Amino acid sequence: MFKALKEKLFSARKKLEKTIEETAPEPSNTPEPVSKALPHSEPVPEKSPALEPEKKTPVGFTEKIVSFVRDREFIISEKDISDILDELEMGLLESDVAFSVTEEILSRIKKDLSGSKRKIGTSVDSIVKNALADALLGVLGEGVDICAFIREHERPVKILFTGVNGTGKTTSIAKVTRFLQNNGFSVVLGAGDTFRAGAIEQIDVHGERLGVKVIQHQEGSDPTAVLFDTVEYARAHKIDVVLGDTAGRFHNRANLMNQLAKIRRVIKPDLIVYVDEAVAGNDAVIRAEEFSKSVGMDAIMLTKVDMDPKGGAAISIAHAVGKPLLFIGTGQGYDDVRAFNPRLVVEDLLGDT
Ligand SMILES: Nc1nc2c(ncn2[C@@H]2O[C@H](COP(=O)(O)OP(=O)(O)OP(=O)(O)O)[C@@H](O)[C@H]2O)c(=O)[nH]1
Repeated sequence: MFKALKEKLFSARKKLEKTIEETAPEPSNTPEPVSKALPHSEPVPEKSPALEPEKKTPVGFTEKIVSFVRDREFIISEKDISDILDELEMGLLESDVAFSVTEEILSRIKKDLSGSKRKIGTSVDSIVKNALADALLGVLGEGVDICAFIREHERPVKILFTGVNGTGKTTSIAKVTRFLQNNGFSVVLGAGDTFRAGAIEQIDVHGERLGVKVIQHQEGSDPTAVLFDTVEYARAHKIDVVLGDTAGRFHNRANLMNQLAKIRRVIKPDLIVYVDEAVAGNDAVIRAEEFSKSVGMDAIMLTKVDMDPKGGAAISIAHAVGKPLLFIGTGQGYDDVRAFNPRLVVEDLLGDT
């Protein structure tokens, strides 16, 4: 996953490590700390080998020397790393990371690294890796534990899917059904995309294969009525989760908004999940922002992440829209779905290639 992005991050990481290593004084030239050299000076308290939180920019020469001589530390200056950060900026943009997200990542890395004091002997790779990891986690957010969410809500939990047609919405509903079944939840499906020809048959086939009931009306019927019946069915049969398909497109945007407003009013969904495809890159992010502003959503599912080496949409979308990325689709099979876990993704992105 995200091979190209991983390579860019790896290259920036190694260059940052090398630069920081080179700005550190040679151990053999390291003078004795002031506390040892001058017996009457104040004892210098032992500090953690990690980066000091205290930041001072710009870093003056005198400050560098004082810090170095007294504390056997050296300070990483913004100048030391600026060329590499410029290169990383280009790399992120080329990987389809949204501009605002790229800027956020760089500003977090700069804030973390520049002006910070590094104790001589501290491992450079952990300093750099931590700075990159914190910056990426900062834009990816905390994520959502969907199983905990379901357990904490009154049953049936109602999750509706919407988004652009052709991006894999129906397959995604089927995959999430399998994911929830694997986690011990029962599911009923509502064929609420009554607008697109063939959508009802498509979800019906998935339901049959997965062994779950699909509530359906005729093509062109009122989606709110279909979803209302689905919720009633779930209540009557003590089913944990309703997964409702809804149309991603209507005759016009106002029509779509009115439909979703009606569904919201009547069904009161717990989550509206917007589905788009990672391969659309920055376009997926722009579409999601527009959809969020005009129609509204609570969470995002990105499909076809397996086909997207760039990874920009997956990195950017949650931060750009301000909603969590809930699931990623990683293939065409029912099991090719993962709950999006920002920590695991960052670990993967910063793993040695
Ligand atoms: N490689 C890959 N293919 C996917 C993924 N999700 C869906 N697909 C494929 O994308 C194609 C379209 O998916 P469908 O679920 O049929 O969705 P759709 O026809 O676009 O229609 P909507 O349901 O309206 O979005 C199918 O061939 C799916 O197998 C994914 O995560 N990875």
